[in-house]
Amino acid sequence: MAAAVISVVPLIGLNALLWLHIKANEDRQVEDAAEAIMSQVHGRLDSAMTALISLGVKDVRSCSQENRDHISQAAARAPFSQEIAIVDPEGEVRCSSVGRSRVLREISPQHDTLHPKVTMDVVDHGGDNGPTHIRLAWNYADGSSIRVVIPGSELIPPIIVGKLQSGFLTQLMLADGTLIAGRLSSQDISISESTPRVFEASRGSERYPLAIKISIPSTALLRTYQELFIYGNAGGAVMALFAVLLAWGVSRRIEGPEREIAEGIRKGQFIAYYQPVIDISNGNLLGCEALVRWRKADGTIISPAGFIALAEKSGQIYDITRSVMKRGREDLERVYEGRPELKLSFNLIAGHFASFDVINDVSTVFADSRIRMNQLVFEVTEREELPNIARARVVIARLQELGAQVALDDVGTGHGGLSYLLKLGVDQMKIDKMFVDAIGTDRYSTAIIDSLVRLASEMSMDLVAEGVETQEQVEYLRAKGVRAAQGYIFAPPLPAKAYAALAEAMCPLKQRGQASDAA
Ligand SMILES: Nc1nc2c(ncn2[C@@H]2O[C@H](COP(=O)(O)O[C@H]3[C@@H](O)[C@H](n4cnc5c(=O)[nH]c(N)nc54)O[C@@H]3COP(=O)(O)O)[C@@H](O)[C@H]2O)c(=O)[nH]1
Repeated sequence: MAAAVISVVPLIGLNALLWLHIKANEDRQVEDAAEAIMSQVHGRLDSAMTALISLGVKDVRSCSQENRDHISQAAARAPFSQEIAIVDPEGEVRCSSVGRSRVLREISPQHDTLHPKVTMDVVDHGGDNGPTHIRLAWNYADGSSIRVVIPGSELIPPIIVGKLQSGFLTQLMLADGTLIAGRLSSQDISISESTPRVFEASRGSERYPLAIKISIPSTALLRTYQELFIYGNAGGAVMALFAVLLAWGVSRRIEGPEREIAEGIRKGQFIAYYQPVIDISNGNLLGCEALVRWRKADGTIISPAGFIALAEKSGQIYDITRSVMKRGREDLERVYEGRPELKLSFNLIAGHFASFDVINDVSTVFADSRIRMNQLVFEVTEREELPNIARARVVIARLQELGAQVALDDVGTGHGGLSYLLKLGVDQMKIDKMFVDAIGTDRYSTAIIDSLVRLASEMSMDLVAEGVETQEQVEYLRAKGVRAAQGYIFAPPLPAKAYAALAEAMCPLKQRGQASDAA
């Protein structure tokens, strides 16, 4: 959609600009052309009028040789006229400049001109579609007259000063609208009644009862400007493509990682690894913590450090958490079904405790699962501040109502401390690796572990030590009464198959059955 806007808007804009440019150009030129053509019409009519008046004032009525000479001279002065003739009161031609005159049919009424004795009307020779002429007549009181007949088309010059770029149509008409003649500026253009006219200008004459109208047919305009439009739009399209690519590149750079995560979610690339939790009092497997991994299409495994922060910022973490829960169910359902004592914990973020969506998610994913609700543990980290403690308390209570447990992760490192432990009503505490690392090296940290052990015992909470890497740490924790521990000394987070095999090996169903039989 954005690409369409980025590409189409500049093209629309470009075409609008081209059109404005053409309009400004053609509007002005059509006006100028109308002016120029009217001035040439005047010139030709004036010479015909002058010739006619010169005959009239000489009282040329008979066909004497002298008058015939006058007529010839007048015809030479008005080269555009077709005929100059003396006509009797009955309308019969007595003599003319062309010898045998043709009969004329009146098309329009007679109009006055600026000269009181001269009238103007439109005539033709009576045939269909024949040429139309202007007749100027000097009228004597006895009803006879001298006439000058000018073909209408002769009044419209084929070439005009300040030529229009586009082909155009010029129409000459009487002031009352009677069409006298029309001329196309070029034989290359064709026009019909239905051809739309794009630009038009009209000019009325102040000397004769005439007007001219100039119009550019749309076909002629397109012909003139098609190259401009083609090249303009081709250039515009290249620029639009460039703009789209630029915008796409910028957006990819801005949205790249987020978009990649979204694609990863869609393609099911977020999977879970499982880190075993061991009972250090007897070496038994207690369960595991599901830890997300991004398995790219090429098989590369990306650790959470590479995407969790951005996923939290963009809100994509909620989809990722749902993916991890679904994976947990699919990966471990078969193994966990017969081993109800094994736990499976998931990491949640502070935002999960601000709404009840997570309750729906857990219910949906595990509702008809062979992993029971009481095998699930949800970890809330103390590193992030919970936005609404009261709401978090209710969300935790709802998870517990479903049968799951809730653990406070990274205890001692973050915001809540003792207050979270007291207010949230969690079931487990997880001692952060930072304090486990300090075992045997820093007496204050070990003092913290000692007090957490006491606190957990007094609050009847389970305690899990994280990041256990050495035998010394195991022994210290065991001596202090910590039962559950996870860390590289036992196993790193394992792919699903490896963890399932480990669980099957450490908790064989047969032995368990025999053991319970024996009990
Ligand atoms: N919201 C979610 N956050 C998640 C999820 N999965 C992981 N995370 C967060 O990413 C943090 C880093 O996780 P990871 O790289 O998987 O590291 C875990 C263990 O691999 C690591 N670990 C465990 N034992 C040891 C050890 O002995 N030594 C050592 N150097 N590292 C060890 O600790 C990480 C587990 O930490 P925790 O979650 O605090 O139990 C991780 O901290 C999460 O915050 C997820 O699905 N959702």
